[in-house]
Formats: sequence, C-alpha cells, structure tokens
Amino acid sequence: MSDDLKRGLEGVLVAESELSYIDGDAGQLVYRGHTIEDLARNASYEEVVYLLWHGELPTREQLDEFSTAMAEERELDDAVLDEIRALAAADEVPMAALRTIVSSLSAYDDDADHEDVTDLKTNIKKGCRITAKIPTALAAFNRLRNGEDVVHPRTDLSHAANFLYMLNGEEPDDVLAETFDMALVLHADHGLNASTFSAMVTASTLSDLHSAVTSAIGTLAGSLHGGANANVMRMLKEIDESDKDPTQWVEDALESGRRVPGFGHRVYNVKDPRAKILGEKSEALGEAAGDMKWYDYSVAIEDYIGEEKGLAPNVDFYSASTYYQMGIPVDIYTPIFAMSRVGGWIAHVIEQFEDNRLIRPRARYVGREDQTFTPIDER
Ligand SMILES: CC(=O)SCCNC(=O)CCNC(=O)[C@H](O)C(C)(C)COP(=O)(O)OP(=O)(O)OC[C@H]1O[C@@H](n2cnc3c(N)ncnc32)[C@H](O)[C@@H]1OP(=O)(O)O
Ligand SMILES: O=C([O-])CC(=O)C(=O)O
Repeated sequence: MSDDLKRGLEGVLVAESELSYIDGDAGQLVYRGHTIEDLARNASYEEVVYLLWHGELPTREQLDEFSTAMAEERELDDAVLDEIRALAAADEVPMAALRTIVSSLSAYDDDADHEDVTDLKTNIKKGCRITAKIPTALAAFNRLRNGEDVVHPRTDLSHAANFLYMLNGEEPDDVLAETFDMALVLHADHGLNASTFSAMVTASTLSDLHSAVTSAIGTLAGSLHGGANANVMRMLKEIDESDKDPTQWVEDALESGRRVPGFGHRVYNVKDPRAKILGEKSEALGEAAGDMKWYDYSVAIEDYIGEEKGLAPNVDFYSASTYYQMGIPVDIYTPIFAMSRVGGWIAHVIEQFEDNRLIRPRARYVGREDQTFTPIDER
C-alpha cells in the first residue's frame, strides 16, 4: 500500500474506460475512437449518446429507432410537473431544482426498483427516460418561474431543437438548433471528470442509476466544475458594466487573488479543443447579430491570461458567450451542461457495472491521538 498522497486524486489511475480519451498536452479529445471535431461537425447528440452507450455509431435505422424511443419518453408525469411548479414558486436555484427533479423521477419509473441495479437493458431504458426528461423538466422550470405556461414536448423535433422549442415556445431556426446540438455533443463526455467520478462512486456501491445521476448533478454544480460556465457570463457582464476594458478588469481580478472562471484545467495544459469549436460558434453568432462585443471581450481575456498566467480556456469559457447570444438565461447554463453530460454519466455507470468494484480510497490520519474521555458535564 503506497503512502504517497495525491491531493485531489491528481493523475491517479483508478479505472479502465473505452469511452473517452484525452491528450492534455496535444489538446485532443476522442469519444470511442472518434475525434470531437468529427463528432461535433457531423453527428447529432442522439448519435453520440448511442455511440457512448452502445459502443458503435448507429446505422440510420438504429438511430431512428433510438431517437424515437427517447423522444417518446419526453413527457413528464403530472406529479413531477406539480413538483417543478413548487420548486419554481420557491425560487429554487436551477441546478438544485434539477437535482431534486431527477431524484424524484425514479418514483414514476416502472423499472426504478428492478432487482438487479446492474442490468444493462434496464439501465438503457432508465437512461433513455432520464436523458429525455431532463430537457422537459428544465424548460418547464424556466417557464414556470417566469409565470409562463409549460410548453409540452414534441416528438418530431431533435433533442436539441425540442429543448429550444419548449424553452422559448417557438421552433428554433436551423442555425440555433445546429449550434445547440453541437454544444450538447461537445459536453457529452470527458473522462473521469469530478461529476462522472461521483456517478461512478455512487454506482460502485451497487446503488441505482437515478442515484448516480443525482450525485453527478450535485457535483457538476460547483464553480470549479460545470458551474463555471454561468460565472464566465456573469464576469463578462460585470466587465461590460465596469468602466474598465477586459484586460484591465482581469488584471485587477488576478491581482486581488480572484480565479478567472473558464480558465485552467486539471488535464489540459493547452487550449481545450471544445473551447476552440465553441469560440468559432460564439464568433459566428456575433457576426450574424452584427455585435461582436461578447466575442471580442472573450478573445481579449484569453490573450491576456495566456500571456500573463500561461492558462488556456476550458469548455466553459466560450459556451458562455455562445449561449448568451442564443438568448438562453445565464443561470440555466450549468443545467444545460447536465442535460448533455447525462449521456456520459450513464455510459460510465454502465461501464462501472460491467466490472464493478467498490470505490473506496483512504485518507492519512493526521488527527489527535491518545485523548482522555471527559464526561460531558465536566467539559
Ligand atoms: C467543465 C469543467 O469542469 S472545466 C473547469 C471549470 N472550472 C473553472 O473554469 C474554474 C476556474 N479554474 C480553476 O479553478 C482550476 O483551473 C481548475 C479547478 C479547473 C483546475 O484546478 P487544479 O488542477 O486543481 O489546478 P490548481 O487549482 O492547483 O491551479 C494551478 C495553478 O494555476 C492557477 N489557476 C488555475 N486556474 C486558474 C484560474 N482560472 N484563474 C487564476 N488562476 C488559476 C492556480 O492559482 C494555481 O496557481 P499557484 O500554483 O500559483 O497557486
Ligand atoms: O474533465 C474535467 O475535469 C472537467 C471537464 O472539462 C469536463 O468535465 O468536461
């Protein structure tokens, strides 16, 4: 047993996975042998989820069957909608609302209490339902908190287009639907990131899929992980409202010891390949709108932090200005990340169940020793 302490489990190898490969020095990301660039430009989110769960890209027929089965699971039980209404009325934080809703979905899932939590077929069925229902729940929550009626899902739209339709109450144009679909593909999986690891730890105790996904949502919410995308946009808006240019603002922020959201990464030592693609999308949306402000601020910050700190943008940096220019509310950026990453979480849980071993590391004890017990009334 090694006594080397690896804080934050940095670099510690804990599993074998066939799902995604990351080369942190080359800035390369691959899902099951396919580069992220190929998938982002050519595959839909449904195709990528199929690839992650089944191991191969689907044929046209397999994709149609898979997409239809998932689309048919979009509608929510009335009791879940009531719960969403209550969460919206209580002004719950969107990530916390999503965590609560996903946890309660198991109450209305006929397979939730299947006696074998590791059963592949059942987990694919449950996974389809969870993946299909998250966008409906999120869009309904957003509309209800704004005093709007719920827009029910349609089965004739893609996963991405249907979400934007339910969110805004109108069908998105092709550019918006394609941009959003690409963002979902880019966020679908990323090795043993913290939220995925959290899902795996939960599954490794032979707990169920809803519990694993609920754990993962709680983990993704933090500002060092998925929560950073909303913080990037809050920062860009703070800059816009200040009298400083972006470079000066960031210089002051760094001097005061602030971390700049959207920069740095545990695995990448260079620019995240997903940030490159999202940066192109942010630029294209700015050009189409004739307003390059958010993209230009982002590029100025990237250049400055690169030169001063040697830090490069991660996936959260350019997703922020991309979503903002699509008119998406800032505080649902992280739930949208969850809406995509759920495909990866489920794939990793399935993989964990294929060869399960309880995940249980240890800590070095550095506490006090040989304490004498004093009865409570004498303390
Ligand atoms: C989807 C995702 O989860 S991508 C990551 C999203 N998170 C963010 O964007 C939040 C901002 N980034 C960070 O906080 C970090 O870069 C993390 C959490 C992503 C990675 O953290 P770690 O691998 O633990 O690196 P660590 O925190 O040790 O940072 C290494 C050094 O870089 C600095 N650094 C890292 N990121 C940043 C940043 N965003 N702003 C300023 N300094 C930074 C740290 O201060 C530290 O410097 P020091 O050694 O002088 O103290
Ligand atoms: O891999 C990580 O640590 C964080 C990340 O980029 C992701 O989850 O997409």
